[in-house]
Amino acid sequence: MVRLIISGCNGRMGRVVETICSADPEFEIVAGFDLLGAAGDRDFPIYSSPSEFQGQADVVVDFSSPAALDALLEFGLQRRLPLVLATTGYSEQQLLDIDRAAGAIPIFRSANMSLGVNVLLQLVRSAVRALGEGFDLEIVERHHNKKVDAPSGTALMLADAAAEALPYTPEYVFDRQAVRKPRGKTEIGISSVRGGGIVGDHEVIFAGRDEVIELRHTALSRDVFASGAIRAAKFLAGITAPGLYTMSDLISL
Ligand SMILES: NC(=O)C1=CN([C@@H]2O[C@H](COP(=O)(O)OP(=O)(O)OC[C@H]3O[C@@H](n4cnc5c(N)ncnc54)[C@H](O)[C@@H]3O)[C@@H](O)[C@H]2O)C=CC1
Ligand SMILES: O=C(O)C1=N[C@H](C(=O)O)C[C@H](O)C1
Repeated sequence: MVRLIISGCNGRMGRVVETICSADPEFEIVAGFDLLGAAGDRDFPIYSSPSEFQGQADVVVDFSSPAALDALLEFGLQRRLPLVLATTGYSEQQLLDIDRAAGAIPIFRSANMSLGVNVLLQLVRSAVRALGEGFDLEIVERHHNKKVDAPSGTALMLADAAAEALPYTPEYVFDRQAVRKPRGKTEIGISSVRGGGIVGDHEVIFAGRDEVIELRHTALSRDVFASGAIRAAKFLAGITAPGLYTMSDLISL
C-alpha cells in the first residue's frame, strides 16, 4: 500500500489523480495540500500548508504551482519523503533548489508525465541528428485558456531535447514581434496558443527548403498525465536512494 499526499488536490490535475488513485487498491490518499484548503466533500484531510500535516505518508504527487515549491521541498527534506514534481513554470533558481534537494531525497520531475510526449522527445533527438543543420526548428504548443505559464514546460523540454542533439547551442525565440529581421539559422522558435479546453498539444516542425516534417503529440484527456505521475509515485515509493529521477527511469525507449 502506497500512502499518498496530493499537492494541488483541488485543481484540475489533483482531482484526476484523486479519481484514479481512489479506484486503485495499491493507494491510500492520506492527505491533500492546497492553498484553498478544504473544498467540498473529500475522503481525506486537506491542509493549506504541508507543515500542518502530522500523519505518515510514503510519497507526495504535486500538480500545483511554483509558489508551492519552497514549502514542499522543506516538507520532503524534513520527513525524508520522496516527491513527484509535475508542476511547470519553475524559475532557474527553483530548478537549482530541486537539484540540491535531490541530493538528499528521491525526487521525480517531469514537465510532461505522458508516455507519448516522452516518446516524442526521443523522436525529436533522432530527427535532429538525421536532418542535420539544414532545417529550421519551430515548436508550437496549444493549451486551455486557464493555463498560466507560457511557454509550456513540455515545449521547453522538447527544445532542450533538440538542443542536446544539435552541434551548436541554439537560441530560443519566444517573441518575433519585438524585432524586424529574418529568422536566424540557430534559432528554435517557440509559440504558445491558449484557448478553450485544449488539454495539451505539442507540435515540432522541421522546416527545410523543399520539405517539412511535423511531429505532434495531442493529449486527449488529463488521465495520461495523472497515470504517468501515479506510476512515478509507485516507482518512487519503493526507492530510498536520493536522486533526480525522470520518465526515462520509468520507460525504456
Ligand atoms: N507534468 C505534467 O504532465 C503536467 C503538468 N501540469 C502542471 O501542473 C500544474 C497544475 O495544473 P492544473 O491542475 O491544471 O492547475 P489548477 O490551477 O487547476 O490547479 C492547481 C491547484 O494548486 C493549488 N495551488 C496553487 N498555489 C498553491 C500553493 N502555493 N500551495 C498549494 N497549493 C497551491 C491551487 O489552489 C489549485 O487548486 C501546472 O503547473 C501545470 O502546468 C499539468 C498537467 C500535466
Ligand atoms: O497546464 C497544463 O494543462 C499542462 N501543462 C504541462 C506543460 O506545461 O507542459 C503539460 C501538459 O501539456 C498540460
